Amino acid sequence: MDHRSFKTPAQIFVDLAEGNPQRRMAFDPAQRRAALQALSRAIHDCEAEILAALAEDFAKPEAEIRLTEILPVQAEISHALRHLKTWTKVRRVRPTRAMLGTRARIVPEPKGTALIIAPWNYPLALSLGPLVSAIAAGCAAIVKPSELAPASAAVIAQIVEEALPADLVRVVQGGVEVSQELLDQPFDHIFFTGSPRVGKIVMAAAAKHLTSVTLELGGKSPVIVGPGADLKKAARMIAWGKFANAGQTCIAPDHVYVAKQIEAPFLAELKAAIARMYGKTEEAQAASRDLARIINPDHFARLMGMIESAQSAGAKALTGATSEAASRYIAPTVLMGTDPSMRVEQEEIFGPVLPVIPFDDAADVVARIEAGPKPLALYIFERDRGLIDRLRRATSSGAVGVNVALVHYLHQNLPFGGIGNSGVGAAHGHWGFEAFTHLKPVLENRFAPLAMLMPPYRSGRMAKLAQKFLR
Ligand SMILES: NC(=O)c1ccc[n+]([C@@H]2O[C@H](COP(=O)([O-])OP(=O)(O)OC[C@H]3O[C@@H](n4cnc5c(N)ncnc54)[C@H](O)[C@@H]3O)[C@@H](O)[C@H]2O)c1
Repeated sequence: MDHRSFKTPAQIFVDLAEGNPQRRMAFDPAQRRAALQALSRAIHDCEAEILAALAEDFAKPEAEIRLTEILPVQAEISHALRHLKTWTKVRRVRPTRAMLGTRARIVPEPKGTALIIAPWNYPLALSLGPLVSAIAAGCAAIVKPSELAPASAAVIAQIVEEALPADLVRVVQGGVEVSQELLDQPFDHIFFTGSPRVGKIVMAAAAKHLTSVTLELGGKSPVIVGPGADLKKAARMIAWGKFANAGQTCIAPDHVYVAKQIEAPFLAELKAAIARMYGKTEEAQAASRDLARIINPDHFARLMGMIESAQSAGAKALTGATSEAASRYIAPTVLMGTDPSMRVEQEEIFGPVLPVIPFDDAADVVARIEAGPKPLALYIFERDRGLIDRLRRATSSGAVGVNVALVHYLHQNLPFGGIGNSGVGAAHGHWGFEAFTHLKPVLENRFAPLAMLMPPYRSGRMAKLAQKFLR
């Protein structure tokens, strides 16, 4: 809970929302710029605290913190600063034929007071990233970081308190109960990042007030390695995408479908890539400072249960499957011989475990992907353009990466979001701005012959007019 005020989440909402009508008028683009610049400075000044907090929460490697937590937020801020003038511009639109004699414009207005609920796995990027969009749009916001990364949540609160006025942004720390109390309030927009299970709870709560939502969810993101893939490059990219953050990434490659004719050389490349990045032996990997730890004992037990149940049903570990409970370490693990009856093929893995599943016919892979919930990302490793395009067209997913994994997240000119079970709406850059913005159409009459639309209708003038315009 916010320790400056000892107020309940509901009271904090009321404070923010009550101050908001005036703020909406006063919070002009110049003030949004100043707020974004202050946020950027505070993140820069708190770098040591950020590194320490994420190391404390799950031993996240420093380089990964810089690349996947600090960089995306700073990049989001500089992108917003560069484009704010264009985004906030009132756009005039031409009258359509039936609207001759009117003047129309689209006015981007802040939705009002927003709620941002974040997960633990990229605690900084997924709370402050959406906050950048909210500020750019001119919204006041409450940020609720995850209770599962408490040191990170405390730093997020510190950064926001240092950088932003309390009547604009508040951080409310706490778990499920705090989250639910916040969800009971009539926010103007809710931006939620987390699991599809909780996404449904959020959407149901939002429905009570008809609050709009952006839902950034998860699920199983498949990889297809086609017969024409550059195996060395594919293996490195997939291993990095999977084992960065110890696999605790919403867009991590969840499992790999590999063309049978190249399965053996691909597995050899995968093993070599893991050895190259994290160490050749089990001991070297356990000592590597480039592997994060599992967030808590429950998730550690869940993942080890997945590995062990798969193994006892006949799956084999090409590498990994070793662990140390005390430090919540799980070695980079590649599983072969899994099947759809196993949990590892059914649930989002969200850990350093990679099933590799051979296929004869790409059509079977497409059928499997299409039979399941729509993934957040689909990765295709292949050089044959025709096959790449066929796979892309035959499947539906939040995003597609071709010969690449993860990094579409860093591209502010691309909308980031899911479809169906993997999410609603989009984040980043202009799309993030629009999530917190109401595009308000304003239509002014100048000399449109609108009296013709009015009764008495019998003269047939209306019908003739309609015919003319619809032609
Ligand atoms: N699409 C994306 O951008 C993205 C990014 C990161 C993570 N994710 C997904 O998030 C999930 C992992 O994160 P997580 O474990 O923190 O998710 P989660 O859904 O358990 O929790 C997310 C947030 O919701 C709150 N919460 C949890 N239960 C709640 C309830 N019953 N009512 C109200 N609020 C509740 C938590 O306090 C937390 O702040 C994975 O499924 C992952 O794929 C998606």
